Amino acid sequence: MKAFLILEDGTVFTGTSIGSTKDMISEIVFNTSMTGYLEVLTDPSYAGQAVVMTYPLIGNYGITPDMESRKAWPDGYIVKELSRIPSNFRCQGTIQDFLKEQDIPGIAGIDTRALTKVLREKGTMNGMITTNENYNLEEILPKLKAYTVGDVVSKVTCDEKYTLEGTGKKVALLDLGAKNNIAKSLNERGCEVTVYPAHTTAEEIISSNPDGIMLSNGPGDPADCTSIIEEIKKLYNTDIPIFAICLGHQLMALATGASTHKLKYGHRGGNHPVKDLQTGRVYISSQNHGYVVDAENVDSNIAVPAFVNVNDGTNEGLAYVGKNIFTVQFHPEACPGPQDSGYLFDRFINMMGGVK
Ligand SMILES: NC(=O)CC[C@H](N)C(=O)O
Repeated sequence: MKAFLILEDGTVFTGTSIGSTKDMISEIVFNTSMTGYLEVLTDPSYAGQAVVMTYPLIGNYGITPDMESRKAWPDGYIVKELSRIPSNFRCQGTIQDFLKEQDIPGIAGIDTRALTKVLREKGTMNGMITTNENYNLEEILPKLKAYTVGDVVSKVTCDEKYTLEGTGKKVALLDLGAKNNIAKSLNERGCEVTVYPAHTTAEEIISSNPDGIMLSNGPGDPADCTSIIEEIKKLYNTDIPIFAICLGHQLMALATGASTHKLKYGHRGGNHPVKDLQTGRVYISSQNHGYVVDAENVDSNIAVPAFVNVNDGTNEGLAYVGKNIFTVQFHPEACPGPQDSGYLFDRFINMMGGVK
């Protein structure tokens, strides 16, 4: 069956329908990872977005036990070619069946590199995937322009708190749409990790007496998370060590008076170079974000830039002055992508007083 990807600027790509055949409208973003498509599909930060994979062949090792959350989150999935015969000793099924099972509409057989060039030159746009050959651009384009994501953190966070047992430091992880490997990276280092729903009050977290607090990644515009920002202000005012990733990093910055803005087309992929400003060393990082903290608006009495993106000079991390708080825009938990910055979990454990 034919499918059409219609962009907000009127560009139309024609391909083949994959997954669900329902219509979808979403923000269209691209990811440049060469592997790790399942981790991308199950990263809750993609809720409210449709993902274009720029690598031309997707699904060649099928569906493996590498889910980063309980389900797939993107509204839509856009690829050049889906592998027809996946092959891997861990393969449990095909991506075609997975997309159907998860009710995610997609399109294959389009020139994803041409599409990426459009998004890179004009900036991220909204778009529609439809199988209706009689689509009417005059009706659709105003709908695409009007589309906004809204509050997606509430949709992706866990319903109830749960604990991964450990004998080491006690970490409270605020689940704003956390990828599994954040809790796992801490748990593997001995920590007992209690995962809390996004709307848990600061009082509840503080009264559980954690050795440290972790703020996770998550979807949407950080500036929309107003009530969570209020709770994070209270967490900032304690002496509890805090480490935050991506959305968590943006929310800590907003909670302490900084601002964020939307990048033209974001950073999503497995090879983004970031420079540690303390050591001068460059790490290759996994990234997935559309917004960024305005480093120039950060009060240097509150925080100082700790990492910078080598490609475009945007902020990639902050170290909070006089506090045991540091935050990063990239993903030390990897999945997918390089594990170069996994040492940051060790830094956090040292900040909490080291391994028990
Ligand atoms: N992975 C994330 O936490 C993304 C944060 C935020 N939703 C952004 O796009 O910038």
